[in-house]
Amino acid sequence: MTLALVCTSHSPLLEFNDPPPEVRTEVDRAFAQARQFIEDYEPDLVVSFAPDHYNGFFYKLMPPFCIGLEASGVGDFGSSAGPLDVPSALAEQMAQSVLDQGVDIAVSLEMEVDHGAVQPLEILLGGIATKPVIPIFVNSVAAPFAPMKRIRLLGEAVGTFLKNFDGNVLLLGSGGLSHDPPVPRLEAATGEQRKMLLGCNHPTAAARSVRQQRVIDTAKAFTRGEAGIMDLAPEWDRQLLDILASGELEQLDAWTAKEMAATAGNSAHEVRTWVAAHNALKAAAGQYTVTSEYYRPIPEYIAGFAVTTAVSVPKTAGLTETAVAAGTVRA
Ligand SMILES: O=C(O)CCc1cccc(O)c1O
Ligand SMILES: [Fe+2]
Repeated sequence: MTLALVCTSHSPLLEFNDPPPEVRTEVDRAFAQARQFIEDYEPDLVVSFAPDHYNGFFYKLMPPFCIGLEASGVGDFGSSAGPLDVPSALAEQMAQSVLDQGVDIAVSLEMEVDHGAVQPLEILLGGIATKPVIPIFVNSVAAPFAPMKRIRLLGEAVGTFLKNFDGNVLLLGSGGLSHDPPVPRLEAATGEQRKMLLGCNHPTAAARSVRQQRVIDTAKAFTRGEAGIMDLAPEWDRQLLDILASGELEQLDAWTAKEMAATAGNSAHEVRTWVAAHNALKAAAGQYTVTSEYYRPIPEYIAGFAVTTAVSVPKTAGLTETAVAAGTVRA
């Protein structure tokens, strides 16, 4: 049994707001490299840790974590709609195992996933149903948040379960790093917005379109330095990437939700998916090596944008040649 990991920022703005061409080229190269990494690895199963942005999970009932036993894309921001290929029996066994290991997790037989889960599947795997995928929702936008230690333990429980899987498993994490896009928040919501956050009515196409335009307008203003959202936090991002690469994930237990949001933005919580995915890899394999890393703060995407790959093999000296050739920012 071997495992591999790809973690990537997502941004619907990839389709709606271009950075300078050389930056776009760089991002495309990082994606191409991750795609090649996956193609070479030939996964039999994909386990995806991803957030949701009030398209599938709402305050009417907001679990910290949820495994989809069946799932489909909602199609926000032009992302793919329709069913994922979820191996339901295996997903249920995973849920049972995670519960048995002491991590309370919800299940959904009708999980709806948005660009947070869908975009990496599209970019890295060519679609939402090209491989069997177990989608794991990790709440990253709706306070209150699980403590970081619980995120680590979620990853550990999933990784421990995967030890017994006979085949190649690709772990995915989606989102982050530092960023503060205009996702509605309960504390600032009034009237209709509050109803939307509660999930009383599923968002209409018109409501989605208004929200989409607001994100695009904000990104354009942000790039000009005029948006009222928090700056990206490259130093925080750097620190996180270094901890993830070190494998010493317990260091993150001390990170509080409050500090994370204050330093790196309200959506920085999406890095929870990265932490869970890395610790799943560590639990299943004992140790891992980050084999490539791309990072750049990209205001046009409203994201401290990173793409990393890792494998379940002991550390060798530094990064591999492919990583260096791809121009990562790591020394
Ligand atoms: O759904 C939304 O309104 C937020 C969209 C969004 C924008 C930038 C980075 C993200 O990670 C992201 O999710
Ligand atoms: Fe997001």
